Amino acid sequence: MTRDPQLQSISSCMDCPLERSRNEEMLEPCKGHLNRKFIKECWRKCGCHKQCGNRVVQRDGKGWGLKTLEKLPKGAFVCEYIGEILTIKERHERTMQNSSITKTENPPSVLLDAYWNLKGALKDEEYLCLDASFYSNVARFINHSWQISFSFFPARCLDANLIEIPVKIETPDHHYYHLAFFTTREVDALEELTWDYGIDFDDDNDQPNKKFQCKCGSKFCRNMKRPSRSRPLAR
Ligand SMILES: C[S@@+](CC[C@H](N)C(=O)[O-])C[C@H]1O[C@@H](n2cnc3c(N)ncnc32)[C@H](O)[C@@H]1O
Repeated sequence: MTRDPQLQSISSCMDCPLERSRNEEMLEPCKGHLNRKFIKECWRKCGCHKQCGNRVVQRDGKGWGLKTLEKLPKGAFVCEYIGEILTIKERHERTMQNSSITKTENPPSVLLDAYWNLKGALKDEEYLCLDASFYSNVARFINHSWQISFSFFPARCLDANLIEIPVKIETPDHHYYHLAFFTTREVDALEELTWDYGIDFDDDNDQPNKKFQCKCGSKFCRNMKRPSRSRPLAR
């Protein structure tokens, strides 16, 4: 496919939106637009199979993702997970009030549960989460992939190339800490960055991170039905 104007046809429009956006009062004639060539993929009315060779982009199914432009060494800091700090109760109320944030495309809320094993450290209403529904950074585009975990020792090492690590920066407060992504292994340039959302795909109860049909492609994917397996720790 070419972006060379010489090799693509150019058409002029009568009422050019580009010229209108430049100066509504003194409209100049349209300077012409490239007629871009489209790829037309097959769709449900073609009568073909979902695996048809002319269905490529639509099969990805994960939406936007995040890739690294440069090769990253193991243990490299990538970015922080940014979101609004809400109590779990506030997050729940927000979800109830705003049906659009219950849609599966929305970024997950991450529970700040690193201190949950400290008995008595927090009261129920003090539990916090980072909600990336409205305010976030590039981290909200990082897709999910599975990390292998053995029942007692979560050795998270296989497919997801990022792991989230709690970081304390000048905060004596046990309730809140930063969450930073580090690489779990060397990551090639242009490789997609992924982390394990910690979703229990077997759990039918309402989870803070809504379930979706996982398309991570891993042979260890938790979303694939298997006869028996250990349950992952829900994050
Ligand atoms: C944090 S967002 C990631 C960015 C998202 N792909 C987008 O376009 O905004 C989480 C959402 O991405 C989609 N997603 C992430 N990982 C996926 C996966 N492995 N398989 C299918 N969908 C995935 C789900 O819809 C999920 O709710």
